[in-house]
Amino acid sequence: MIGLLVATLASAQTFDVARLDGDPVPAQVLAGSVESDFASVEGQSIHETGSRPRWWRLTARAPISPAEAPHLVLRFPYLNHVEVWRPGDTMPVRRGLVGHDADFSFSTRALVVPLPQGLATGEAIYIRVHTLTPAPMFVDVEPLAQVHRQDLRHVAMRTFVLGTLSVLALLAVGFWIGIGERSYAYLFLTLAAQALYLASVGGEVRGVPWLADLIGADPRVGRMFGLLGVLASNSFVALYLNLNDHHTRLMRALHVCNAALLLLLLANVGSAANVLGVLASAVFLACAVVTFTASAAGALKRQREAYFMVLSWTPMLVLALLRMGELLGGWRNPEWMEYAFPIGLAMGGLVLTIGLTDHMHQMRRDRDHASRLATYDVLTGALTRSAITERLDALVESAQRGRRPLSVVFFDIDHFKKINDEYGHRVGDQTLRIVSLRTRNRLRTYDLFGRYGGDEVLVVLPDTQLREALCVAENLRAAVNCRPLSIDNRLFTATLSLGVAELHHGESVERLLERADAALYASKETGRDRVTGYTASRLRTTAATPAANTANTHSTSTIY
Ligand SMILES: Nc1nc2c(ncn2[C@@H]2O[C@H](COP(=O)(O)OP(=O)(O)OP(=O)(O)O)[C@@H](O)[C@H]2O)c(=O)[nH]1
Repeated sequence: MIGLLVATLASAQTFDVARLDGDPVPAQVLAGSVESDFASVEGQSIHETGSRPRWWRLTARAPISPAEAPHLVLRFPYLNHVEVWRPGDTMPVRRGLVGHDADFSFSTRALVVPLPQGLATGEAIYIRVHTLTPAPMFVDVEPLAQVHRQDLRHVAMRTFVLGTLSVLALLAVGFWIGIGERSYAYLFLTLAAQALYLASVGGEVRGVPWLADLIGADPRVGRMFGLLGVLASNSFVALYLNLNDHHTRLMRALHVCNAALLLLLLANVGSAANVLGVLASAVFLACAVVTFTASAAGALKRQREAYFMVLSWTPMLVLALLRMGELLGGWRNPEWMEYAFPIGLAMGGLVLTIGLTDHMHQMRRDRDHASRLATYDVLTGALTRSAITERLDALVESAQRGRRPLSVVFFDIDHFKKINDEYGHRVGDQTLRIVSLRTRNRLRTYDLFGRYGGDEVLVVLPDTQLREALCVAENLRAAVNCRPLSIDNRLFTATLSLGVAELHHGESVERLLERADAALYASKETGRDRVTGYTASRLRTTAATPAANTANTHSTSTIY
């Protein structure tokens, strides 16, 4: 299948390609004394995996006219260096993307050598290849105009990929600093390392001369960025998919991959051997398989983050498999694969950035929801006990500091248990809702209204003295018993007992609430459906006449 794809995409062949498994002196090769040792190679690419220089021969199948300024083009050389002997040359043309042999008149797409005389059928070009990147170099002849056209396209494509990765990395670091979320740090490290890896092996680092000199003859820097990128990506995956909790086995597998990556990083410091590149690709493939498995398992469990991971990693896994197959000599990938991998990295990074942002958004929604639940009572919409006491603390402190009055009212539905028992819990709930609605409507916007527990409600009245607070409480009482409740075709009257207290100078919140509660208790004790105010030394109760709700009588309760 892949062979068919390659065959379909392969262009008409210009050269017969042959390889010499050795590195004789150039004079021997050019004199033709090792000609019979060259072995034919299928296709039109140079693919070396060893670190030692090897000789390749390109024999023209048909005449190449000098008319259109033909150039020998070795596409996607990465860090490889070549010495090219054209027919009649006494000195080779040396080429590499970076280092002393770099030719800045062309992009990093290819190593380009002019063929000013063209080639006759059967004439051969000899190339001594020093391989630093074990990937295929595609060989062809292009007229100068075409070389420039393709170079522009290549630069545009690489700028897009490297630009996307850099922008995403900057965004990630910005979010990391702004939000302080660790996943963004790992995402930043992943994207930055990937961008540096691509720029190192792809040759764009030659824009930075000292870095180019460092990397030019040594593939270790690029490899190090690649390994660091995979390490950072693994840490990101573990955190983003919460592998520690959800997939402990896969987490262990990822630990093994990380250990292998660390070993490779160490080995990479000591050796530049190409076999490390092949091993690094194998470990990357293993990491991709673990990541993909964790993502697929998460997606099956409807884990939202896993969908983004599947979307980001499926292309990477396929590309890694194809690359691995090629490195191990299983097949030749088409040339567009050289663009597919970096584009896959950039698009994967984009998907992960969107996924992580979605994750943050989801976390914020969950947190807002939890905070709403902690602040507002679901049944009545009143503040919860913890929310109202927290706010009361602040209001009392401010009132004490500003020497401003503040009062609180505690109220409780009379015989609420009976309503529950007689009409059921649903009616009881409805009663709580209606009582809340009726009473809240009688308050100012800056008064606080909170469900203190069961059917007990606390109202906080800032800037209110006891006298006014008693009127407010009376108003609340009247709001409930002014007309019967009609719930589920049942008509019944509910009444409230209320206790009011005004904050004394230097008094604690606990003491203030104790006094209001005592006043409420006094209302219950003295017959319910009434308001009791706690003055400095005594309780004063205002009671309603059950028959005429609006006509109140006043009575004084026991001295407290
Ligand atoms: N329907 C309903 N009932 C609740 C809820 N929370 C607490 N209750 C009930 O409210 C009742 C509270 O009763 P109490 O305040 O102790 O007594 P009471 O019947 O109101 O009598 P007094 O307060 O002395 O007038 C209990 O039966 C609780 O089960 C709720 O959210 N919904």
